[in-house]
Amino acid sequence: MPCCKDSGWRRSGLMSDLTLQLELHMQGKDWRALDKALVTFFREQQQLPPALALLIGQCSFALSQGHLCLPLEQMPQHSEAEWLALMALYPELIRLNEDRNQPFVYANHALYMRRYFSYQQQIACYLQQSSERSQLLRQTIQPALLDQLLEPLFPATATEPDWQRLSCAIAASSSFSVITGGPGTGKTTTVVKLLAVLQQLQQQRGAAPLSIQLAAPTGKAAVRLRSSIRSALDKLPVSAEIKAQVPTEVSTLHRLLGARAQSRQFKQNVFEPLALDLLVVDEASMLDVELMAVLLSALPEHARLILLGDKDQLASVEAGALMAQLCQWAEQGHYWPQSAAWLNQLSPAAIPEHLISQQGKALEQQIGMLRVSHRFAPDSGIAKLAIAVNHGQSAEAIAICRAAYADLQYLEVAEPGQLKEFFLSGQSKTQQADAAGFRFYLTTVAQSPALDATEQQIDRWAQQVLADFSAFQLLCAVRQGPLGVEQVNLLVEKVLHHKGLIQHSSHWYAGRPVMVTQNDYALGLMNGDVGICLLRPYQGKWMLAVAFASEDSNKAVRWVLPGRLQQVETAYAITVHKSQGSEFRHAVLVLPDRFSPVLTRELIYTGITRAAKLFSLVTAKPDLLASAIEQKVQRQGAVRLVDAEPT
Ligand SMILES: Nc1ncnc2c1ncn2[C@@H]1O[C@H](COP(=O)(O)OP(=O)(O)OP(=O)(O)O)[C@@H](O)[C@H]1O
Repeated sequence: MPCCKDSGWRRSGLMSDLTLQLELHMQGKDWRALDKALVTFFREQQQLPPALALLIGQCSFALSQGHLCLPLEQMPQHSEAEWLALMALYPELIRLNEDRNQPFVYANHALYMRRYFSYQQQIACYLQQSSERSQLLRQTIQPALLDQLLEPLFPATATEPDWQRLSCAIAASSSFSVITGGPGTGKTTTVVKLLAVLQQLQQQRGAAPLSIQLAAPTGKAAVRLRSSIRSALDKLPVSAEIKAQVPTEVSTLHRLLGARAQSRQFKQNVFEPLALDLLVVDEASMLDVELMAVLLSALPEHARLILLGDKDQLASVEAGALMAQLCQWAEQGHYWPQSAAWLNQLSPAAIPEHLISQQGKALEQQIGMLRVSHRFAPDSGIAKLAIAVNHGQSAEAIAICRAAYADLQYLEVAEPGQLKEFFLSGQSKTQQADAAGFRFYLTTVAQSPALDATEQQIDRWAQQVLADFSAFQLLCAVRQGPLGVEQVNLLVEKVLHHKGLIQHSSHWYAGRPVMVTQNDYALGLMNGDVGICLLRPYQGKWMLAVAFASEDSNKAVRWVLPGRLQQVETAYAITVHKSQGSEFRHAVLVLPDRFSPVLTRELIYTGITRAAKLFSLVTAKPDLLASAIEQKVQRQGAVRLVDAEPT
């Protein structure tokens, strides 16, 4: 490729080394087709030297690994000054100083693709403004009045601070807030109480009720939030009028924002913002920077935003681990003395000294962390294992797995064939009440209603099948290999067919569970939605149709003909990534047969915390668990947090 600008570079030995590296990436399998196409395009357009082509390719590849940018220190072939000198030769390609809408931006010692640089700028700007607004908002709230409203909802205990009450107070006095906590710590319970408090504050001011919307990143998470919100609302000691002002419908974020097929554009945007005063987003660890930026631009300026989620869960596979970053110091509190003093007026037990720091960031005053699980007793194996994994205590975690906890099973298998019985019953050695394997839901599949059954009876049966299917889920860390999603699904199908539980003679058969792998706006199905193919009565005949849980509370089930489902995969086993936002009575984490970079602490923690009653760990090599726990996800390119001074 002719190049006139890099003659100095061409002469160096390093140059040929970079040319070789570029060629290896262009021919190899690590870079995506997209990364290679981008490099080819810019090489042709701008006649780039191999060094710069390599830099651009790596920057594009970094996004596929969940990083927001490529720090130059990761390109050790040259010093930053040398890279800068090279980049300066291409002012139309990379923005160093002057903004001319170049496709790449150099900032914070890293190279960004412009779009992602803009997202992070936009988010940082929102966070900055939200902190200023929150400090003003807090000044308008009378602590005595708020305390009066909190009291019946969070009966005071004088010994320990009630973090649900405090998080509710933090969110009530912030324009943007985050409530984080592990499984069953009461995030939903707290937010329902918060919404009731805010509506009561409106009532007392003589103002109209707030227009509130609830959303979640996936359909499954939306359905789950809807049912938790309803059960929390039932128990709420507030008037029927206030209860009626707390919404129970939950939308997916894509639907709320009006996603358009084959497009990055959304119907709701800065020109046509959402019509709401308050938005609650659950499972916020799944938010990537692009979706967050889209959401923020569609949010009216006066609206409040509350994110709920578990900071320790896996982040979205897309670029940016926003939740983890926002909550990186949540454990330590970092509340300013004046924030703590304000909150102490609302809590009989004062915030402990070790959570107070003058050095905290403004944004940290808007974050509440729930610290007590109400789902698992402190001596439950699942709770202990989740804590050990989160703290990186690998030896402790292995000891817990091997100990005799009622809610844990540990299976060391030399080869996958040893799992045949386990797939059917979910039992390892001992009798476990919650162990239900695949036989459990397939028994319900077989109990189909009669040919003349009503639609209501058919829907009720399908709903039961979907509920029973979620009693047992295999979660694989990887896709390929003998213990990856693809092979495990094939093995399960073989075992179930052999036992006569399914008739696997064709692609679609009664009992086949499938997961949607791409949003389908025409069918109203979202990536991650799970359905089950059933042989159901239809106008006096038997017909195969796939039942999906309905987001719409007026409809029990959505039926789709198999032929209309283009992008689906069999889902006896799914990846841990795809399981986010879901919960299963018995969750089984299947580790691969060899180490993989995706095996991280966050992945193991996410797998464990999908279990409601029973967790099983399947591994061919016990050492893998230890290495995974010791490896934390590293994401490059943090969104700049706000560090304004306390007022
Ligand atoms: N303060 C509390 N005292 C007793 N039980 C509680 C308390 N808070 C929540 N619970 C109960 O704990 C369970 C979990 O609560 P909730 O669903 O609000 O937690 P979550 O953090 O939203 O859970 P998830 O992990 O599903 O997101 C519910 O049954 C709820 O009623």
